[in-house]
Amino acid sequence: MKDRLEIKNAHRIVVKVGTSTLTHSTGRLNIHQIELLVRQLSDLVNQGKEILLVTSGAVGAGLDRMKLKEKPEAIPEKQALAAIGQGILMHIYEKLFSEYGQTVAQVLLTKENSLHYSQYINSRNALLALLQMNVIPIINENDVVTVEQLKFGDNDTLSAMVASIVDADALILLTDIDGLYNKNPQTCPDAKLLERVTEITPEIEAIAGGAGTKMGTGGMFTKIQAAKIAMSSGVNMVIANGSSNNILNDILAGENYGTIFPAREAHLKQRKSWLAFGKSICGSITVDKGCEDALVKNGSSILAAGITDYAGEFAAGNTVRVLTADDREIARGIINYDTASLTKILGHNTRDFTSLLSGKIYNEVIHRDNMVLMV
Ligand SMILES: Nc1ncnc2c1ncn2[C@@H]1O[C@H](COP(=O)(O)OP(=O)(O)O)[C@@H](O)[C@H]1O
Ligand SMILES: N[C@@H](CCC(=O)OP(=O)(O)O)C(=O)O
Repeated sequence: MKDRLEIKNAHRIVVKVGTSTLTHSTGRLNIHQIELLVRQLSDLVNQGKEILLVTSGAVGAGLDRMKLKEKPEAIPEKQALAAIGQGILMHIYEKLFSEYGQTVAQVLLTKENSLHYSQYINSRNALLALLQMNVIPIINENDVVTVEQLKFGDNDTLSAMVASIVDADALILLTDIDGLYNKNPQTCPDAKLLERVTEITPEIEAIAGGAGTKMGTGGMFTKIQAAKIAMSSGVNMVIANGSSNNILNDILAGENYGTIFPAREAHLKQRKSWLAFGKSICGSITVDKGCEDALVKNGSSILAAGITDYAGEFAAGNTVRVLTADDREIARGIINYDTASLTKILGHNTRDFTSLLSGKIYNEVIHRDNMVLMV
């Protein structure tokens, strides 16, 4: 398969490891598993690969230190445990990676960092500078400062955003199960492993259930959301079992482990031109105040109802500027409709689209994943 071969040639790789892999069922840290991960990652760096590690486990390590049996429900308490655990986690990584001669750096990110262009470009520059210095960035969500609205909510989508930010060649999500099954294996013992998922359909979303253990967050559902981001950012993604001995080497040898979600080629080109900024801006759309607020404050997608005007001649997939009524540029993004279609749906509610348009229908005129804020 072409995508497995691409993974074999991957140079810049984001590996995400979940709490379910880093902790035992007792809730305590699984030192053996962490050592296994560090050894594999160090060896990949020695092979000349660029590695970024997105790690969960701060809350788990905090629970362990505080001798608590279960994750608390309240967000502030979880944040407190993450603050206690993050240092412990980094201490373990620092110790183990240094035994293999690797230097690591702690990077704490939030969703806001990819939403605003200045923060996005700063995160990208810092991560690329670390790779340039042969340092392994160890990334986690900045649990203590995240406000609910700005939260990634989980490290699966965070890792996909990171893969997109650094233009990674592959994203590997290590978890406690062999990949995505056609049914939730917690409830269906006859569930079968899916080797390849080329499109995230509603059916695929429906089979992805929640976390399997008390320690995990999000389960397969958030991994599927991560796949959406990775695929449309031109990144091949694999979900695999982190407890298999040589799993990273096996996947990067092009072998058929886990579930692969192949990158979408066309989207890669779009994303690259978007990332290049300013090189291929084909026009602009003007949005009303409600749409502007939703965009800037909540990071929402742009719906036709909030668009008042447009300028220029563009095709679906082109990059356009997003302007306010007084001509301020607040964002840039990849538009889902050409000018002819946009004329028909301008100011309309999404539910009117079927009567106004023929061909493929998108609810969003510009999806939030394909947009950067310029303010
Ligand atoms: N369709 C599915 N295929 C595979 N696993 C599933 C599925 N639906 C739900 N799961 C659950 O998702 C769990 C992995 O997610 P999670 O517990 O959040 O792990 P992590 O801590 O690695 O992010 C699995 O252990 C499994 O119980
Ligand atoms: N930032 C949190 C991780 C949240 C999370 O996504 O956990 P998981 O589902 O185990 O990957 C922590 O370090 O505990």
